[in-house]
Amino acid sequence: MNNPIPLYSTADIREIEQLAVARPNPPNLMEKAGLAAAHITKDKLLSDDKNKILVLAGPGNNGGDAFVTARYLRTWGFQVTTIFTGEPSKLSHDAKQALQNWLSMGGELYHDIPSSGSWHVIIDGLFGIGLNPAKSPLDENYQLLIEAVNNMNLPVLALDIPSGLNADNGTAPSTAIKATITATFIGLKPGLVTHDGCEYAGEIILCDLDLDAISMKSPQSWLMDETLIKTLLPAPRPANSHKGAFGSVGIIGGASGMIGAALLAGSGALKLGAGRVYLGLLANQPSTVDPAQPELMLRPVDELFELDHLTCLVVGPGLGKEISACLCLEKILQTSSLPLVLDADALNLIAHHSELASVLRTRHAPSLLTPHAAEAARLLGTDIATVQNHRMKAAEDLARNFNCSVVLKGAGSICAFPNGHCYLNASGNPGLSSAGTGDVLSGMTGALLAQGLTSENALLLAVYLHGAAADALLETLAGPIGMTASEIIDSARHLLNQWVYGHHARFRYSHAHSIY
Ligand SMILES: NC(=O)C1=CN([C@@H]2O[C@H](COP(=O)(O)OP(=O)(O)OC[C@H]3O[C@@H](n4cnc5c(N)ncnc54)[C@H](O)[C@@H]3O)[C@@H](O)[C@H]2O)[C@@H](O)CC1
Ligand SMILES: Nc1ncnc2c1ncn2[C@@H]1O[C@H](COP(=O)(O)OP(=O)(O)O)[C@@H](O)[C@H]1O
Ligand SMILES: [K+]
Repeated sequence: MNNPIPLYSTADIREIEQLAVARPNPPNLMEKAGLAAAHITKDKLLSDDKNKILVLAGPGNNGGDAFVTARYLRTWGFQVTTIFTGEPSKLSHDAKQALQNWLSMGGELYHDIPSSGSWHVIIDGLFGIGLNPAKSPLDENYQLLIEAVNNMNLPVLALDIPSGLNADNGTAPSTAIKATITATFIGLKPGLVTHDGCEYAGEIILCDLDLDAISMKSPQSWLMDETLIKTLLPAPRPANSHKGAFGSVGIIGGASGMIGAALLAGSGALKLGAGRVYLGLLANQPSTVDPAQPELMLRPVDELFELDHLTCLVVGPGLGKEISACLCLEKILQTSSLPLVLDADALNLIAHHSELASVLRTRHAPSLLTPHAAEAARLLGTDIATVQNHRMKAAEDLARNFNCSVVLKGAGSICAFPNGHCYLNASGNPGLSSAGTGDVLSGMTGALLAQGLTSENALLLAVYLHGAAADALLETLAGPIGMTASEIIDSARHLLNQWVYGHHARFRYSHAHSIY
């Protein structure tokens, strides 16, 4: 893979910092952080006629970064007002020095936002990775200060992370600064790109402070971005190809009243390039054709077990929890040697029947689980809040407990694998929060498996592409309000072809003949 961007926990960042300061000529990281933030403020948020800056400095080293930022901006001629919420005597050595430097240049300190002032930009240096808002909640004064900043509707640069947000898990239990840009130091933190972090971080700019973090701490988690994903694409198709080369996906689900879920998964698989797609439907007397997508081959579920050329199975869309669904899933888990994508009620059944979970753990072929937070909570025997407050851990636990590849869906979906590696998805938007988009994802994953991608790569590509397809729809305002699962499918097909062929798929296969 092509240098994916690593993610570091708070503990990792502290370890890297310790290694850096233990060097013979230790770098002044606070100075570098403040300088980087001042440059970003000047270059991206200020202009000649916008020169008034409000800097918020908190009680710890994040506040120290803020004093350094304030000092540089003032040196460069900007008008800087600084609020300090801490106590000078409790500051670390570096932060004390930064405060002293600010005061020495004539900088003033306020305890509250002056009511008479007006500003063009705000720098948020209240809290960084030292705040764990779940364990140590922000008091009312801080909450009011943060709300006041958010209500000013000004561009905000957050130092390291938006204050109030947990850097490890992206939760903001009370409130957090809504940043326009987050200048994050040393390494990217998972909390910026999952759960509530997606709401608060704004544009993220990584400032490495001249440290080569990867050489100091080997990462276990990475960001899924377009650069990484483009290394996973299927190869362009040979001109002399046939449908057998692109696999056959079997989709099992579609109990009475839920056939649409299986149809959506089927269309997702078909339009992401599977050679053939069969639907094994649990409904009594199921329809034999979908007039809107006649390419799909609809069968009663038992007939699917007789096919010997399937490449993979997607089990769950509209499966239901009836005994027939349970028996069907049991048979698949016990007898099938195909890669399996398990979604929706397949996951709920596994959560409720420990014998199904036991068989799943011992499968030799790859199994991919695609739970949302509620399904993940059932699988882990916990509640939704616990999953959401520890999304990385929940995804990792699922991968390890069930010996499966897992995507924990939601804002900033997390893909986790049994080897402990974890990937956080950067694509997607709330347009995806509508019925059927999960079914589409399971079908898309099946299509990529059928075309020969490894289970890890199929899951990563499907998850990123699914989100990117939704993002592309925003460009024509086909969302986020009212975006539909079917539209995701067409948008994903367009993007996948664009990524594999550029804009020139037609030329690759055009057969112009000339006679000279
Ligand atoms: N780790 C590093 O290598 C570097 C850290 N730097 C900065 O330092 C930050 C971490 O500094 P700290 O560890 O001092 O932590 P923070 O400055 O993020 O916050 C900790 C401070 O907040 C107080 N606090 C915690 N919870 C509180 C609550 N609920 N209500 C009120 N006060 C509360 C603590 O008593 C402490 O004073 C980073 O986010 C970054 O901005 C930078 O200077 C660059 C280098
Ligand atoms: N706010 C959001 N941001 C990004 N992705 C989202 C958001 N809301 C939902 N999604 C994505 O949409 C899909 C919803 O799946 P799921 O909840 O299983 O839907 P359904 O059961 O209706 O098919 C998942 O891929 C999830 O990651
Ligand atoms: K901050």
